[in-house]
Amino acid sequence: MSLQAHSLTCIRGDLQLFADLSFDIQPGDALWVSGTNGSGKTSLLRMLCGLAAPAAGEVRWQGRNIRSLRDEFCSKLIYIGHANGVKDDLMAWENLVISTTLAGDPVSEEEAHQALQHLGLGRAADLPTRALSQGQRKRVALARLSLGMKMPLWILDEPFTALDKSAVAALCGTISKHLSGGGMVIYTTHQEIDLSAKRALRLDMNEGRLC
Ligand SMILES: Nc1ncnc2c1ncn2[C@@H]1O[C@H](COP(=O)(O)OP(=O)(O)OP(=O)(O)O)[C@@H](O)[C@H]1O
Repeated sequence: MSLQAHSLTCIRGDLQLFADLSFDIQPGDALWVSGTNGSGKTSLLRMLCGLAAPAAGEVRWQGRNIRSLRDEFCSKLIYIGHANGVKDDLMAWENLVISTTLAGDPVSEEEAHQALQHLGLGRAADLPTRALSQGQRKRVALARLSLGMKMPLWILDEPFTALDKSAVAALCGTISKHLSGGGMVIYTTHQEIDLSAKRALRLDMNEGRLC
């Protein structure tokens, strides 16, 4: 399994955010996409999961352009963006049942409750997510990860934002477990985070290269 960014160029409006960006991610790798505000981190992540098309270059999964793989590629990844993908009107546990069902690997109500409990959301599990705090909403989105260990590729945009210390530690543990099982993680953060990975890589978007 591998994800390859091959000579990617991204243009937004009349601005070229990056050009000729290339890297390879293998099982057990963690790639931290770092850079200043506006340097193109979110734009790159959206490109890597197929939500945005590159102006030039291609993203390859197992050596094939993700544009030709479509659903086959989508079924291998979990993407959690800034907006978290959490539906306000649904209870926390319902969000998990629905997101796993849409991903083709549905969990039961009990499994959803257990995942939320693990992230300290036991009592909040039965509330509509609109009633939760920012950090709690983030936890609901991230509970999806402990249910998605089978998905080899996780792409996470600022997963640590709004989390308190204990939730950051729990999330680091979940990500490290995924990596030790051969998963791959690409993430952005403005925090210093310590993950145990086979290869802990950093892509500096201001430099436009791996450091
Ligand atoms: N659809 C768009 N049209 C025009 N400009 C865009 C579009 N999407 C993003 N941009 C611009 O591209 C730049 C990079 O945005 P992006 O969200 O990728 O940055 P980022 O590195 O993730 O920033 P942050 O650290 O603040 O989250 C910004 O200047 C943004 O305004």
